[in-house]
Amino acid sequence: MTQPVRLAINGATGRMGQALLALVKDDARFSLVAAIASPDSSKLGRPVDTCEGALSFTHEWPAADALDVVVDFSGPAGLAEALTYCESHGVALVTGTTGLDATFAQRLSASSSRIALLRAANFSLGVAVLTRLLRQAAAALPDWDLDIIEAHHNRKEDAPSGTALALGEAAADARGTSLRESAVYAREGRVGPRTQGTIGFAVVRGGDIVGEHELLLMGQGERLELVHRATDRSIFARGALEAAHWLSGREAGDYDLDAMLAERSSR
Ligand SMILES: NC(=O)C1=CN([C@@H]2O[C@H](COP(=O)(O)OP(=O)(O)OC[C@H]3O[C@@H](n4cnc5c(N)ncnc54)[C@H](OP(=O)(O)O)[C@@H]3O)[C@@H](O)[C@H]2O)C=CC1
Ligand SMILES: O=C(O)C1=N[C@H](C(=O)O)C[C@H](O)C1
Repeated sequence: MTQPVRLAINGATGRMGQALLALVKDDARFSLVAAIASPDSSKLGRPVDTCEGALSFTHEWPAADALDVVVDFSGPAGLAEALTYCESHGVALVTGTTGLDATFAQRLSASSSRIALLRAANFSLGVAVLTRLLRQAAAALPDWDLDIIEAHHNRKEDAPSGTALALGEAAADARGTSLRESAVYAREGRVGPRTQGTIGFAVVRGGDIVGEHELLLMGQGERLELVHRATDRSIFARGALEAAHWLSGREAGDYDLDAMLAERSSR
């Protein structure tokens, strides 16, 4: 029988951390070794309700050789700590943390020569398919205007969402350009007519919206709308756990969900 994957969850007290804990509890593929909380968390030392028994929220990372993979949904500071741990212990890392600056993104890319790394701004299957559809539509309709509208709960810290930015990158790439060249993040006042080829972003924050992404491709006399609505964040947690299981034991490299889905569908 194969041994369960030894897992740590970083950001375990957060919304995604809680969703992950709820799933791991009943998933025999994993053995939860650590539930890492922030150094200031009021939950430090409090028990985690898992089938493993005596596990408490902690900010202490496990000793060497105790882990196969870390799943991180914390924030830039938490991810930096997870990355340092994974690099020094050769542990695989799955991260969904968004709102990272370019320097951090480069540090992540560099780390993939030392560890197996899988990052995704969105772990839902629906957004993976939406990204493919957008690539197709953006390439087929190169002159149409594209705006990306996203909506999230009122606790979200980064904007636009990581998913909106990744969708924008995919569309720009499909049109042979980059988001850096084409993104418009704000419109206010007398902005004048739209510059062709730009990709606009609009952000909504409120209530308990789990995550919505609406893509508007606008032509003359017609428009195409592609929409994804997440109604339960366990979809992201499930996707991240699939990724953790798939990544565990792999050689160092920069992996993404497409690689995982492509490998699975070819079986
Ligand atoms: N890729 C995807 O599919 C998804 C990505 N996300 C992204 O995941 C991230 C987390 O989202 P969400 O769960 O909603 O946010 P939360 O704020 O609910 O959770 C983040 C948690 O990380 C904890 N934390 C902060 N610093 C550290 C640290 N140094 N070490 C360990 N834990 C730490 C926080 O603790 P405290 O509150 O005590 O500071 C908090 O409990 C965001 O970047 C979000 O955009 C979210 C959903 C899906
Ligand atoms: O913070 C969230 O909640 C989410 N963040 C991710 C993002 O920034 O795209 C993914 C999802 O939409 C939920």
